[in-house]
Amino acid sequence: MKTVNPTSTTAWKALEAHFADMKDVQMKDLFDTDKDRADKFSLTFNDIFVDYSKNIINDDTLKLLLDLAKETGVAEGIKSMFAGEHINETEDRAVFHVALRNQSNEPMKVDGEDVMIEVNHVLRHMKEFTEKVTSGEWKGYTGKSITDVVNIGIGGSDLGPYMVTEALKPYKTNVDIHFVSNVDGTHIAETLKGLNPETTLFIIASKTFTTQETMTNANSARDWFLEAAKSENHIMMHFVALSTNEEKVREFGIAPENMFRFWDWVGGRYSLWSAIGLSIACSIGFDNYQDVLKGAHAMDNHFKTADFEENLPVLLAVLGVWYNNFFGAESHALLPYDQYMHRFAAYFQQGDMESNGKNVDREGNVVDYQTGPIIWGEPGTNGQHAFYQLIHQGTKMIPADFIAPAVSQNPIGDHHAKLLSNFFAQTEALMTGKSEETVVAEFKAAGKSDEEIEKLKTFKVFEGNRPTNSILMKKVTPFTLGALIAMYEHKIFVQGLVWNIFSFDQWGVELGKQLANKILPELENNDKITAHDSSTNQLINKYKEMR
Ligand SMILES: O=P(O)(O)OC[C@H]1O[C@H](O)[C@H](O)[C@@H](O)[C@@H]1O
Repeated sequence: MKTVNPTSTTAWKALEAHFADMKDVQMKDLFDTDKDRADKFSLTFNDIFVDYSKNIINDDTLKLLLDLAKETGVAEGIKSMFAGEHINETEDRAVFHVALRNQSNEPMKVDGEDVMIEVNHVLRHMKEFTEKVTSGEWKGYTGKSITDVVNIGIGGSDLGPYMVTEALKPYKTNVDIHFVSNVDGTHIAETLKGLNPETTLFIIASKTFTTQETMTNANSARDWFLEAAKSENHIMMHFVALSTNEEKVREFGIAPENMFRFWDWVGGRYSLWSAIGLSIACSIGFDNYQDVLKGAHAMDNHFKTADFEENLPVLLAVLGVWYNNFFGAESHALLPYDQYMHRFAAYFQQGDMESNGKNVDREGNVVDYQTGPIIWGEPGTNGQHAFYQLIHQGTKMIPADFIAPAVSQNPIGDHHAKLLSNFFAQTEALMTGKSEETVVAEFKAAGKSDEEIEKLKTFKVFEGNRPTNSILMKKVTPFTLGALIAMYEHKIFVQGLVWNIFSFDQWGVELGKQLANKILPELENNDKITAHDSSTNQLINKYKEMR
């Protein structure tokens, strides 16, 4: 892939100069002087409406940011991804999750081979299996139908399926889904408590089938099951595997016909579109799962073909770059006003931070500019009663995406109108703020004395001018959710291209794993440990005393 230091581009230099002009500009003045601003800075994609007008930008800002995207090779990067090139260079792999949701079925090739044949084969296998499970045709070892499916996986083999099954709960089948990820025994113990081994099916989801947490939980699930089922012959009715590692799956005792394959060109955090989506299919039915793929595919086409000026992932990406690299914002909040989307921010913490949390550029040099932001968030309105204080009046700029459906899945009384009134009010308040003048006038109207007003007024001032994007969709349907997820995935990819980093590897998670593997045998006995730094030694030895 082409490598360009973003700070060496003409656009970057122009953006630095432009930033000096823009940093103190008030968004409300921009709205006052341009009646068309809201319309101009918004876009519609199917049932998704994105208003990005509440950003500290004008036409020049956008132009320069898009110039930066052009100069840093974003268009070439997009082409390379869709062409199946090995853009994950440090692992020498293609990055081809877009093929998994290629519902048009046009050939998509990696290393000269059309992957669609295999992709469709696995999809058919998933459909067949899902229909057997949800219809009750798939029987457990005592002849009973499956009532509960437990997905055992972690990271990308957990977060995506968990987020999507929660977000699409209204589409639920009669099968109950559970997720076990943490190696903390509490997670599996609590999950298994109410379950019956005769009617429980385990999905062991692991790309590598070597991940410590997943294999530990899978073995415990197997022990729990065998305690009741007695014979290993029954495992095939209760355990299936989602993996790229056939050998390890076989070693675990899962029959090849119960293995759903995927490939090394599917990154863990981009794997809900692959066999890893089996728990989603069991949870919402295969047709709904396919609609998730269709939504993502529609977004892929938009991303691939739309001009940058009208390209949602590209626009959201460069807006993020503007705050991250010029305003010095350190984080980005994802705030869904939809209770079902309560894992959305957690999902994109991996999606974004594992992708763009890199300090080395594509040539191996340590970067001297900022890369990926800290991603966080909670559903509104809960967040409003927790951390919004800092967003409104803190010393940090927190660009935020407000996400809401126009139609509630649970239209009870005026709940949704109240929820949405908050959704609209927050971005308005963050933009307009409240001036000292207004604060004083309000105090006066309430009959406060001059002395009281003087004492309190500054505490009640809101500076405003805090940037937000508003993403309003008709309803959280499988199709819309698929499109929304793909939009964020591509946004992350574009930012990685601009920052000249590799977004599809994750070497940073290895060191902790390596050290934990070294420490584990040291915990087996009560010997005093001296092999580490004095703090780590002290902690291990304290633990041995306490246990
Ligand atoms: O699916 P697995 O091979 O079990 O991997 C699960 C997770 O483990 C690793 O720590 C990676 O950082 C993640 O990207 C991955 O999703």
